[in-house]
Amino acid sequence: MRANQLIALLQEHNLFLSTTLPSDDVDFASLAYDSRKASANGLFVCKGFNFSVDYLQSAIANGATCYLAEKDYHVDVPVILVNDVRKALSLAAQLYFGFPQNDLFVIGYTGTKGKTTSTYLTTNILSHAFPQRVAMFSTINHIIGPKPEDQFKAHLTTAESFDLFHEMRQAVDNGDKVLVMEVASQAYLLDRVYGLTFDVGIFLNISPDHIGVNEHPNFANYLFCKMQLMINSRNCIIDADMDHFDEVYAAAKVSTAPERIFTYGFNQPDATLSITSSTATLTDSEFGLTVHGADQLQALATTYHVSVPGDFNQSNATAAVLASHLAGAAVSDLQYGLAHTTIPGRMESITTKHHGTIYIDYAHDWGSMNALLSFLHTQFPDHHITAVLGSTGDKGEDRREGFAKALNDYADTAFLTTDDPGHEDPIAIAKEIDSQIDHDKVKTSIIPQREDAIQHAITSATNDDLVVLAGKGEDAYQKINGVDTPYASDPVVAEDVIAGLADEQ
Ligand SMILES: CC(=O)N[C@H]1[C@@H](OP(=O)(O)OP(=O)(O)OC[C@H]2O[C@@H](n3ccc(=O)[nH]c3=O)[C@H](O)[C@@H]2O)O[C@H](CO)[C@@H](O)[C@@H]1O[C@H](C)C(=O)N[C@@H](C)C(=O)N[C@H](CCC(=O)O)C(=O)O
Ligand SMILES: Nc1ncnc2c1ncn2[C@@H]1O[C@H](COP(=O)(O)OP(=O)(O)OP(=O)(O)O)[C@@H](O)[C@H]1O
Repeated sequence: MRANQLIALLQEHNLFLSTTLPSDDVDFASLAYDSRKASANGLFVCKGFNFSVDYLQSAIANGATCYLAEKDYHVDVPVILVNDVRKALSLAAQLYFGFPQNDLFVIGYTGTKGKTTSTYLTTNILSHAFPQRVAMFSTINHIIGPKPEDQFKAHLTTAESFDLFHEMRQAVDNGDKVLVMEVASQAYLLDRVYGLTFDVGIFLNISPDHIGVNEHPNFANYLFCKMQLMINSRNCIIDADMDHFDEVYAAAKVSTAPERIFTYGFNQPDATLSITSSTATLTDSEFGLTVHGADQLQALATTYHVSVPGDFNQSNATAAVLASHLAGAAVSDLQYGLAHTTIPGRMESITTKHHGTIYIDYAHDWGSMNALLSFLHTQFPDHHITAVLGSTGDKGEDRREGFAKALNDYADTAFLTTDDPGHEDPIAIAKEIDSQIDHDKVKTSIIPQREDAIQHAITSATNDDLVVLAGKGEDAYQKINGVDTPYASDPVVAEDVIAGLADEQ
């Protein structure tokens, strides 16, 4: 990477302040923001809440010959000073990796809920349309090519800019043409996607979440960060049913012509796509779409079968239909992809012989718990709903009140247990939820050991019961006192319980 090219790019974005480089006619052999990955003749980027000058010294010891920072650390190598190092890192990464986004059709999903689900649905549709040409960056998994080593677990919902553009480069080099990715609000808060224009940006929904220390200072900031996806997308797709729709639509209109803004919603005749749910079972559903005011989308007006249950998943599926169609998928690809997708830990179900249907679902805040329980309650009013859940420690304290509210509205029985307690006492968290439960409506028990809570819930369930194991999806750990403590995972525990029940054999 040429220093003069980087400086020109930083100047273009009004980020460059000054440099102590004797000449900008130099080449950096590498770029790193982690001292442990710095190498000979490299440029090291100093950023982060926990940054220490010791990291810069280690990077120099590992071969860094220049650093990029917001302040002069007065070390032995020259500095490029900028007024915003996170934005500078994103631009430097794009330059270093040769702007890989220019060779990809990039689809980005934001929303409080449904990002992972919609990302999987879209990836499956597009993989049917363009086999081995689709990259995916989800909270669960990343796929950057066809080989087994091109699939790996995610560390964050949206990776740090350097890692993001690195993986995009690898995906392009592996022949990928499309990228489907999740865009967390944190990605805009910390400029992980600064300078990236999405071909399609989708805004699924918003409800208060991720507000607190290390996250957003308030809801307005959370919404503002999420809306940046609309401002940075060539085509915008927005759920017309969501709260704050008008503000999000207005944000989209700032940089996108109205004919490139698409909306969808349930029985919304004015939306581009109006959804009519035709059948919903415990394990899947079918819906129809009608098209309004967009002749080029008329082919989408047909029926679709979705292999994941829940009306909210019909909504996610419609977003996936629109985004995939804009990327070039045919209706047959849309129908195939939606009918053949499972998402790890999202509405996975186990049908038992005598203990009802068990759902393993990642719902871990009011928005998702409310969507999940209200769907089950509305569709299957005669079924008894049992929920097994806890609430995370060290963050999202308001989730506890939200869970109690959703349980009061829709559940019959709740087993309150452990879910990533962090440095807090899981029993105290459970009691906090319990204190806000209306015990005339919901019968509760506090069972700290999650395995035991699942055991009690399934064993006591009868034929028509719906047992929801909420919050952990397929997580195979409990976050306790800063350590990821191994945990078998909800599906494994549930299968073990069922295998041990005499009447299930
Ligand atoms: C608050 C927050 O978001 N922090 C993220 C941010 O950290 P940071 O830039 O402040 O860096 P830091 O961790 O303080 O470390 C300081 C710097 O020293 C460097 N370092 C560190 C050690 C060393 O030996 N040498 C060295 O050079 C590090 O590489 C880093 O650049 O950037 C890091 C990557 O560069 C992330 O790992 C880190 O995410 C933390 C772990 C995190 O948990 N973030 C959560 C809140 C998050 O981002 N969540 C969203 C999901 C939200 C949703 O569900 O929608 C996500 O996208 O995952
Ligand atoms: N469109 C939706 N509206 C409301 N709830 C939803 C929606 N889609 C999914 N959910 C619920 O939210 C849970 C999490 O879904 P998913 O993992 O797809 O969302 P996400 O946005 O990636 O979440 P997170 O940011 O917490 O990782 C699901 O298990 C389901 O209970």
